[in-house]
Amino acid sequence: MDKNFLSVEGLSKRYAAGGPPVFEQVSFGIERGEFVCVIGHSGCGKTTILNVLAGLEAASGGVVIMDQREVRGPSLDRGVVFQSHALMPWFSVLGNVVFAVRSRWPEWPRAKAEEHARRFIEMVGLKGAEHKKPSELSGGMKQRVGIARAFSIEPKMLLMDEPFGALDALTRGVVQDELLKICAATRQTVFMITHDVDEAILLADKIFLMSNGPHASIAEVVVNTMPKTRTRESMHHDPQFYRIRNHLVDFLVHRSRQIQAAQAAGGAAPVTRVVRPGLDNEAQQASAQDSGFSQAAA
Ligand SMILES: Nc1ncnc2c1ncn2[C@@H]1O[C@H](COP(=O)(O)OP(=O)(O)OP(=O)(O)O)[C@@H](O)[C@H]1O
Repeated sequence: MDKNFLSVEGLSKRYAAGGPPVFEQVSFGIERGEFVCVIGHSGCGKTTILNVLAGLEAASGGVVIMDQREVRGPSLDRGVVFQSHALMPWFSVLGNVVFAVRSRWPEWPRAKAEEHARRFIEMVGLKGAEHKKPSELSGGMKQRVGIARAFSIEPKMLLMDEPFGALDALTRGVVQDELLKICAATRQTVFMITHDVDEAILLADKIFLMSNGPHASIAEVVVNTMPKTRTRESMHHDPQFYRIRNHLVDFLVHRSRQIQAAQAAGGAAPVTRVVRPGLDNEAQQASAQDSGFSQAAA
């Protein structure tokens, strides 16, 4: 895997001149093929960071390099999936995906674009619904069309902003499974915002925990040590699941506020810690020695 396929250095964003930055000193790397989830309280700047990565918004400071090129504006190299699926209502499922495919490869004949689109529609479990219009689809189906469309342009990086936030729990589970399958098949690099800690543990290789804004930053990078073969049904049986889950919840309930209070009292922004809470203490120390850097015990 390429180290730091995406590299973010010293990112900050200030909306109001003279006001405090929403976030500052945000630095991280994402490897090619890695799935990263971001969790943090409302208003810490998750969507703003995603928009900067997408090139839809300019940062106030810092730099984003993807695949050795600076991100300066939107590009079909990055696919975006929002909570509201934003499908074109006059097009069928197939038409919506083909439209994206043809904007990526305008030189392709229609038949080739359709064949390509159908492959991704099938991957998200919508075979048979190709000719339905968005108004004939459930929320979960619409979101799957959005995912098929984003994957179909084979972006170098997929950015997802709470893509399942509007779905009921059952549908959400089904679409998460589809996403896991399609990521395993395509080795897609993903940066996804979620408020759901279980979803993050199921999907992510790494979970970024953001401290509260203003002056937010990435306080912790939590490495998901659970086996890649985890499934929604089986992961609850692994003791690592509870260690990781408790660690995430504890951050949201306690540590994020403690960091905020320390900063309000004049302290500096926290230095990003890398933690492996799924491992027991002995395994954590061995892992820290292996990786060559020391890590705080979770
Ligand atoms: N266009 C804008 N103009 C001014 N302020 C903005 C703008 N967009 C976002 N903000 C402010 O920046 C802060 C971060 O917003 P952002 O949407 O990035 O947070 P978030 O972590 O994604 O929140 P949520 O979890 O509620 O979606 C908020 O205080 C928000 O009010």
